[in-house]
Amino acid sequence: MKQAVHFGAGNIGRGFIGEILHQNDFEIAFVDVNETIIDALNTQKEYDIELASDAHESIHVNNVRGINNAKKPEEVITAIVNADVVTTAIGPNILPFIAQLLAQGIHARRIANNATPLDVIACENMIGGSQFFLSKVKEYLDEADLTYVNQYIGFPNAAVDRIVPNQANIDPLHVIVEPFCEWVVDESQMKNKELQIKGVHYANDLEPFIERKLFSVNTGHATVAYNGAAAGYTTITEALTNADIMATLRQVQAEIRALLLAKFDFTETDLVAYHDTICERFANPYIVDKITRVGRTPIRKLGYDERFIRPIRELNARNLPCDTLIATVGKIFTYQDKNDQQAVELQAKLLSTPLTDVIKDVTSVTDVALISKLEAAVKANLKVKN
Ligand SMILES: NC(=O)c1ccc[n+]([C@@H]2O[C@H](COP(=O)([O-])OP(=O)(O)OC[C@H]3O[C@@H](n4cnc5c(N)ncnc54)[C@H](O)[C@@H]3O)[C@@H](O)[C@H]2O)c1
Ligand SMILES: O=P(O)(O)OC[C@@H](O)[C@@H](O)[C@H](O)[C@H](O)CO
Repeated sequence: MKQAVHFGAGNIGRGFIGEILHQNDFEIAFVDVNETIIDALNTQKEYDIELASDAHESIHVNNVRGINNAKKPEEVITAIVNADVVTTAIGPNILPFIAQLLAQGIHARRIANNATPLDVIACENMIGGSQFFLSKVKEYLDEADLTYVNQYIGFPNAAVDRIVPNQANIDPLHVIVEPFCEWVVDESQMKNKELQIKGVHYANDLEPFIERKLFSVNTGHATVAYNGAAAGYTTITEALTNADIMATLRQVQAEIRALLLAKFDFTETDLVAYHDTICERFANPYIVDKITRVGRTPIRKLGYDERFIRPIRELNARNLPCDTLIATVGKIFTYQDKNDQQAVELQAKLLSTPLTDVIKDVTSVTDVALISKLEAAVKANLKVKN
């Protein structure tokens, strides 16, 4: 059997990457720090994925094991030496914390004279995820390792799409997912082009795919989350029963469509259909997706290349409307979740630092006129709240 090492045995890791790797005859070593999940993987060695639809169809995944990277890093290193593919779905903020371990695995693979090309695919919601990971891994590689990486180890960027909410099932491995799924990998950045994984779409240029996904699914999702939170809702489906929030989502989609049409070869008809499907996916009655999950880590989501600020910057530069996106950014600045470290940090910053400085700090926007617009949106939202 082929060997896969997957970092992050959470929702999307078990609920999508695990499914595809299993269907391609991989034995999967899931690497995680969650002891309950790791113990369950090693005891049960299999789990079920349930599709959130009328039929509640089930997909069985076996040939899995777990490695706790905090306790058994040497096992992870050995698994990387022998791996045919390495994937992650761990969260963009966590990638720097596993970079050293991957570097150690790559170093050991070189020492073992393994000349089989290997790709490391970061399946995170971010633009350039795998290349970002590579930049962090490089910090731990010596000259010989770097030469080896240039020759044998690819870090192809990827876009992964399937809504997998947080859930507490009796079986900790059981995972309920929406039926829709899409995994696109940048083939041009791959080293092991012979390993074609069925269920993965290989693209020569990932940019249109990742931007369409991030700015449609994730910008839209976050729009519902932050507007929903401001209106007092707790789940995405509940928030979408509010006609104003649905209209805001539709307006955001229209702004995003204008950008995608300006940048890429999509047709308006195809994008409208894609956006309609997204609305249906968000409203899936078989899924309970908490606003706290979709709105998690708001400082990350306000980043320069993230789901709001990047399309706003690019629309603004083209003199195209982005008022609804900007208004939603205003909502993010008042988003509260006492269990979310970044939500707490953002509120604390706003209490101790002038608003303009907080906006500059979290968004990295330098355009003075745009900063003023963002500031006006935050203030308008504060006024509504007061
Ligand atoms: N859930 C979705 O709908 C979905 C869809 C597409 C992409 N994604 C992306 O996939 C990534 C993971 O999201 P998720 O929803 O599966 O999150 P999750 O919290 O369910 O899973 C993340 C896993 O990483 C583990 N982890 C955290 N720190 C770790 C560390 N230092 N070492 C090892 N393991 C560690 C956690 O224990 C957890 O099991 C994110 O980048 C997310 O944006 C999620
Ligand atoms: O994972 P995040 O925090 O970047 O975004 C939250 C959700 O929008 C996201 O997980 C979606 O459910 C997913 O990207 C759907 O493919």
